[in-house]
Amino acid sequence: MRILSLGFGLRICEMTADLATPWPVAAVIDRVLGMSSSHNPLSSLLDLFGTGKTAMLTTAAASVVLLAVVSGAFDYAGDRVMNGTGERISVAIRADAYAHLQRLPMSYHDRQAVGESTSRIITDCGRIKDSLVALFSTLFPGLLSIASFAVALLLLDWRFGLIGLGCIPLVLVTGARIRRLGHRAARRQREAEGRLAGLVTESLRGIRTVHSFGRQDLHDQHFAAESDGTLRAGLDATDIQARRVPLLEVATAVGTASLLWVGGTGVTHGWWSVGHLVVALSYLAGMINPIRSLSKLSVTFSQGQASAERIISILDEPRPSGGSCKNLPVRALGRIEFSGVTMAYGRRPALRRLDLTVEPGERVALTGPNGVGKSTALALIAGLYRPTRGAVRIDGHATSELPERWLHRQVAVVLQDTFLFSGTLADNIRYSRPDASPREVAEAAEAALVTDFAQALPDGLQTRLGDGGTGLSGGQRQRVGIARALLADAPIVLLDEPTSGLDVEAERLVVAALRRLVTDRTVVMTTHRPALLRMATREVRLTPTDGARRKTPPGVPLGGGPLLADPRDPVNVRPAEGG
Ligand SMILES: Nc1ncnc2c1ncn2[C@@H]1O[C@H](COP(=O)(O)OP(=O)(O)OP(=O)(O)O)[C@@H](O)[C@H]1O
Repeated sequence: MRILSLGFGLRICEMTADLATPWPVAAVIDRVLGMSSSHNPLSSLLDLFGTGKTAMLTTAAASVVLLAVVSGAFDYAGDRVMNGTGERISVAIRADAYAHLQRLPMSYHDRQAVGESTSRIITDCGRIKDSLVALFSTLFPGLLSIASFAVALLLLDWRFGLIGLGCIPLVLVTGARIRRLGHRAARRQREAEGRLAGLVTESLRGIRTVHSFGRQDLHDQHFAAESDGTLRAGLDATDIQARRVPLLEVATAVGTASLLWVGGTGVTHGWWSVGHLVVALSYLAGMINPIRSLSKLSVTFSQGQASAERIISILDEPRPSGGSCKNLPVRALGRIEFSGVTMAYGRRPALRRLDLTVEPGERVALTGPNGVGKSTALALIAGLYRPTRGAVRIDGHATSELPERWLHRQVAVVLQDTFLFSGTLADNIRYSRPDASPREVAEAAEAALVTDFAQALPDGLQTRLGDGGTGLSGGQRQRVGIARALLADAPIVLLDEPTSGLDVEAERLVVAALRRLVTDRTVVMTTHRPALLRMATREVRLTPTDGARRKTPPGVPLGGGPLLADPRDPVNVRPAEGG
């Protein structure tokens, strides 16, 4: 607030200099060119260095330059302060929107394209910034100018003042409808741009597939179709903007012509001096110019408003409420319990009434056909989703009641494809525990057999990975993922097909690393690979009637009923293997 007051103060100083600017000219016209000797607030200044014509001309010329310098200096300082405020507020909005977006539930991210979300955070926040900067650097000073020049015109003569004030509604009314149309066009344009960003991100994320199938042309077509949408909306916005200019010109010309006519009549009747008329015309121009530049801003504001709506729609999305469980131990025992758990992403349940208990230290392998809900069960334990019905409990506490931070400390996950971030290998391992010391990171890397291949890299664990962790093979990435999970040192470990897609040798190394990870922890895994299944102490087979129902031919009744392991498929308990 203090910074805004400073900005306004600077603008008022600039305004004062601007208001004084036409008076030296008026003084020259009236006193030097000898047209009349009317009252001029700067008259005494004109006599400062002598009353000769040359002295007065020189003083007037110097005053014009001096006033311009003073006005320019205040303009510069005002811009710095006001624009800086716009920049700062928009950075804060972007940070809030990003922080909120990251914390939205997985169900939100499932339905929102990554490119679309990126476009909102980058482009929409950018447009909000443009609007805020325009608000502080053009709108506020513009309104101040309009008000100041209108008051100055009124003080000069009420008739001039009325003409000036009459111009304001004329210009505003012409702009109102155009602004409405502009807002609609801007909204369509931003929506189309968001979809375009979604397309680009998707095709670039799948660029290997695009290249493998040589289907660049297909993506070109999709891109062109979306691009066409942005182009049409953009052209509409440009057309609306172009329509505004002639209307404004006419409104401005009407105001100037009225003043010229009334003022000229007054001068010929000797009511005012020529100098006064010049000052009045200059004030009218000073008043109308900001109105014109303000109405030019309507495009910026329309886009800013459309973008603000898109950011607000993110901020309006409810974040999952934090769990209220108190007095939890630092480390859970690791007992996991599914009681009557049904989970539906959309309408179709992915899991139905699942009852399953995993005792601390057990290693349960969930098996079953594709799409039966194995990964969904793991995601529920990790707290990524909340059950639609029933409860998943850890040490007797429902995951929905557990504080997120505590839950994340109890559960470490190794996924089918470990996602690595750009940064060093060590940074990626430390991701699970940012406060880990370099020694702990090195130990985790050693145990997960990351050191074996890191040694061959130019900077060992300090080797930088590319965007998305490019530069490592599938097996190597999984070993980094295991090191990450080892460093987390959580009592519960979830393994979601961590060896699928690896060749025999890579699998052997990953399984060796996993053996160290699973020791003395509760483990729930999904896998079809015998090497990993052998690590399990129990196998629970899910069946389609338990999980997502397949589409059935008409007339064939769907199965149902509560789920444990498939009753026809005896629970397979194997002796635990040593780490
Ligand atoms: N994020 C999601 N949004 C909507 N539906 C989903 C989502 N994830 C999974 N599903 C659906 O839920 C069902 C169960 O999926 P899930 O991945 O849990 O099965 P799975 O047994 O792990 O399969 P697979 O063996 O192929 O990995 C499937 O029908 C799937 O289409």
